[in-house]
Amino acid sequence: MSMRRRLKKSEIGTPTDFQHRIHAGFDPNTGQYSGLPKQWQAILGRPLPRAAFPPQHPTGTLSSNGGTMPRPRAMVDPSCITPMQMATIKTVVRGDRFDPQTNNMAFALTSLSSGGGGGVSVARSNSLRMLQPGQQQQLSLRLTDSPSIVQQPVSPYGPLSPLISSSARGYPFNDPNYAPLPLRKECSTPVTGSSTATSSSSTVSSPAHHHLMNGGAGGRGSQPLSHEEFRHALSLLVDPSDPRADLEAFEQVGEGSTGVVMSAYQVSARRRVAVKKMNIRKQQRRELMFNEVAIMREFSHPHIVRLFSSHLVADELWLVMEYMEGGSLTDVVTHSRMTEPQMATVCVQVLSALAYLHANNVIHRDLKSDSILLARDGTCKVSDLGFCGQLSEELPKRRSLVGTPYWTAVEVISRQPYDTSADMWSFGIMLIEMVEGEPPYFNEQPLEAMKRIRDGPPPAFAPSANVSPDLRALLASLLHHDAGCRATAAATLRHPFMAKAGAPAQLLAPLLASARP
Ligand SMILES: Nc1ncnc2c1ncn2[C@@H]1O[C@H](COP(=O)(O)OP(=O)(O)OP(=O)(O)O)[C@@H](O)[C@H]1O
Repeated sequence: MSMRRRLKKSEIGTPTDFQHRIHAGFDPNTGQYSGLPKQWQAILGRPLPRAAFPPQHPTGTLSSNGGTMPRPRAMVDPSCITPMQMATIKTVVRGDRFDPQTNNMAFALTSLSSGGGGGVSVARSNSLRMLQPGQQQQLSLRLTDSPSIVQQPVSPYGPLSPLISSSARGYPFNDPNYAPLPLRKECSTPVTGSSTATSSSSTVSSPAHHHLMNGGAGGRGSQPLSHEEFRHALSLLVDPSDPRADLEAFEQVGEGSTGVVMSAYQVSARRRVAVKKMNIRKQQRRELMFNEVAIMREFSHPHIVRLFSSHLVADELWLVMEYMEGGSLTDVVTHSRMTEPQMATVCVQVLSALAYLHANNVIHRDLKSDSILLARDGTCKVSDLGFCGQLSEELPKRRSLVGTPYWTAVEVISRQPYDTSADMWSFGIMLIEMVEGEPPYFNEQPLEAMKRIRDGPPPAFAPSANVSPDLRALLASLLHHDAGCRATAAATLRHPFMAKAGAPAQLLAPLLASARP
């Protein structure tokens, strides 16, 4: 045996304790995968154009051509997985990893054709490969369970990212931009558990939470919290009461990457509420659960969905929120051709919420039509604050890859530092949704779409689109590659297009599902 062979063997190590946990398949006829874990399905579950999907997806959206497809979901990068955690990881997805113990899931799509660095040394693996007909690109996911495997963190967009590819070791764990949502301000008062808070004292500051937000749950340097420790930290943040006795008549109204949303009747308040249930064990980045509670509590605005209370029920975080019975803007854009006054009416409301968040240095990071919910009277509110990022003087930019691919700003995809202007790109993409029913490159794989966003010119309305010069100019002011040239939310509120806005009850209420024949 040659020296080279011997060396290779000792470098890689032999898998031990191999377990076949996942058996995935791909049906080229339907374009669907089978057996994928939910998190993978979220990102890989839409390989073909809408029409190719049979109408069986419960959370699917009816397209103009009659097909249905599941909505793409948000994702977060694995940048907060610590080397410590990696040592315990047993299941590795090529370029990424999923630990069934800690539920640290991160996605990776490694573009083989573009020479993407796999970076994970795999001695033996289950592999799932998918070659798109007519495409050069091959996406590969690999599973392995060998703790002895040398694991190198790899960017989900490794080949896309100069930042990552220039570093053979992958993520810059020492980069402060990789911290999850930092504490908004230091607060020495103990956590009260009050859920009515809009005051700054609602910012969590328990030692456990501090540990979480500074690395314990996936940051840098320290041991990850155990499930029980994490659960305890979360219990300090939420209301101590058990909401179940006060809630009845549950009905599922939605599902996202973090959990399910039910409507329920709240007996004491005699109102219908929405209850978002998120299992602690099933989060891509569990520390982000703190975001949704803390941000929704802290930032109260007429166009941000209101949080009434939050609770820990067994292993689930429950958010009791105002119920937006009109559904999402996605329903509207996929079922109706909106007029410009209707679009402007949505824009003004969303922009006022964005201007408020941005003035408070909060980036939403997952703005899309799915995140805009409507009340029956046409009022629009921004929801889904679970992926927000807080900026501060010490942390004026973020770098984590967070969002839903088709809406993600070019600088976020390129792994450049970004700020609130990233939301303005996503807002521009939402304008395209309102005109065309879907974002650009929606029929492409997420990775391909992101490459196009990164490498192509800024998206624009189709030349055939029947839009006013004002609307075209508005879009152009938002979809600048140079984030510094992008219009801010406050400035966009003053754009001439917004003069077309009218009363939501008059213009938007008739578009809602309940108003459709
Ligand atoms: N307050 C609410 N009232 C009515 N429906 C809601 C409410 N909140 C959420 N929903 C419904 O549930 C769906 C999923 O909720 P949400 O987007 O908050 O979940 P998520 O797991 O954070 O999703 P994502 O994968 O986009 O991050 C929404 O698209 C919407 O249809």
